[in-house]
Amino acid sequence: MTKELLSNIGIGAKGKGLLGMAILTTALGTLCNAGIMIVILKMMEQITGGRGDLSRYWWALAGITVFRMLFNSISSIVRHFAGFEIVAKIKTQIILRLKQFTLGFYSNERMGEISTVIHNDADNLGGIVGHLGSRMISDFLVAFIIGTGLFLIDWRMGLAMVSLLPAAIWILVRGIQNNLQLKKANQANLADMVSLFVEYTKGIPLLKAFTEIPVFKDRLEASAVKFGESSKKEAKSVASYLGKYFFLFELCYAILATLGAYWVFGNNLSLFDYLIFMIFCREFYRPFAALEGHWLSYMSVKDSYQRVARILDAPVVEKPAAPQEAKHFDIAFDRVGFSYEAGEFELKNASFTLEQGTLTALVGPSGSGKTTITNLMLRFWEPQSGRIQIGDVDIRRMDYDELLANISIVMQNVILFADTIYENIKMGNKNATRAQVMEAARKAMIHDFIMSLPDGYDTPLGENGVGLSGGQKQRLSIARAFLKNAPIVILDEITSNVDPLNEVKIQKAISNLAADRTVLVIAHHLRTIQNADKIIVFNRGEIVEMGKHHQLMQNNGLYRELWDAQERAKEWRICG
Ligand SMILES: Nc1ncnc2c1ncn2[C@@H]1O[C@H](COP(=O)(O)OP(=O)(O)OP(=O)(O)O)[C@@H](O)[C@H]1O
Repeated sequence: MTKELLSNIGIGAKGKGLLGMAILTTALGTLCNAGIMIVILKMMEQITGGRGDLSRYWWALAGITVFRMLFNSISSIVRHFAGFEIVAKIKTQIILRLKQFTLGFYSNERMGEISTVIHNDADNLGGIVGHLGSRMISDFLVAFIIGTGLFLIDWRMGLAMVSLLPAAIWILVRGIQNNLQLKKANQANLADMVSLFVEYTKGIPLLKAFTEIPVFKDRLEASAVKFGESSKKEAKSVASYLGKYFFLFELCYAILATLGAYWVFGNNLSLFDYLIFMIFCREFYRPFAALEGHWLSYMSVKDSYQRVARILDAPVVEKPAAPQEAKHFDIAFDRVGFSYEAGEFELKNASFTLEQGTLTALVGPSGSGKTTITNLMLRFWEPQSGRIQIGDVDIRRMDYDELLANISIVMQNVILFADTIYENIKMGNKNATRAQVMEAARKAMIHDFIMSLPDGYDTPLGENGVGLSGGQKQRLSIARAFLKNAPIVILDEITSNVDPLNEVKIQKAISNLAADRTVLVIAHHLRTIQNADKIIVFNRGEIVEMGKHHQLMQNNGLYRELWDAQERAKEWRICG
């Protein structure tokens, strides 16, 4: 899987080279440890044998110690580098990929998953493959070298050393397999408990208002107890199989010690070789003793890798082989049919045109499909039938970045970033000068407000524009659209939640923006679009009427119904 991971995320020759070097230097560092022990044993042999000259051993000891320090330092640096390389590659690939997905990819669940992958899984893969992976491989490499060396010294002792190894590994594998179910149940209990806690903290004001806290407290306690019980069960099972596993290793060591001592007394084994075995068999056992940890790391890498792969392999907006450019900006929907994967909504055979230099309004009851139309224009979703053209070019034949560059969107829920007002407007055009940013703000009727703030354009905004009113956010977003200067503008219910004063300012800003562009407005307040060049009325995914305000009023259809309902609601508000 590591190989698949490395090639899938395109870690490249550099990353693989770093990993190879990490394995090699870690193994050499460990072998130096073994070398030091051998030299010390040799010195002891010399001393007990009464031979005097130890100088070459001192030199050997000094040399190996220097090399060990060198290898350990290099291995630590290189393992970090390899980890960083993997983390950086995964994060970059995901971020590049995110831009290419259709909106269908971004369900709420997916947003959570993407965040987990970027924040946890990428670091997990970097840490485990870069650090632990190279250590694990080098540990087994060293065990193989030491094991071979020990077998060559004395095969009988070698056999005694590994005699219980297969049984120990069998117990470990069985134990891990049996524990998987308990682990799964425990994780599910943990997830339930965490989501209950999150729900609780988010809903505290509401729970207080409805005096529901004691009920929730009982549910929280019950879920904490359930998690505690399943944790204990899992811990017991782990303790049981690990206890047996390590007992077999100790038994193996005892067999080796006893048999070795028996052969030493019977003059069938030298004391020196006996000592070598007793010291180095621990080094040989080391990777096996850490096997459970390695297994857990492997499982964790596997999960992380599967989540990364799910994102990297998800379908993206297809690029045309030979992209075409729109020569003008009339937009045409030609018998477009679409339905979401979930739910019953269906857009049926929608055909209409939005002429360049005009303002078209989409109206209709909630859920009739207005926003869906804009999502299709932006290729956030792909229609199942029909086609959408901009300037006689099917939008699927246009370069996707080019398509998005031609459209400015101002939405009801403005997205602002935790940065200064200046940077938030500049997002509309990264190359704009300060003067251009200010000019855009002036046209969007927000300049005076910005200048009234102590730090003016350099005022920092909280996350998602905390500190601004809905209307101010809208006008910032209109300023962005001015700066982008795209020939097509989509305005999605932007005056729904603003006060009348702000609404007037926004209307003025919109009429500035609309000049000479193809403008599509989605509106609930019909008064705000009564001067539109064309009004398209949707109901349950179908176009039921189309025309100018006065024509639609004469039709006495759904538009008239909606209009009258709004006027009546206004009268009630005034009377109330
Ligand atoms: N991602 C989605 N998955 C499934 N169904 C969806 C999705 N997005 C929207 N819908 C459904 O499609 C229908 C049309 O939604 P759309 O947002 O286009 O309506 P709308 O006319 O803009 O409504 P509103 O005026 O309330 O904003 C609704 O029934 C909605 O529930």
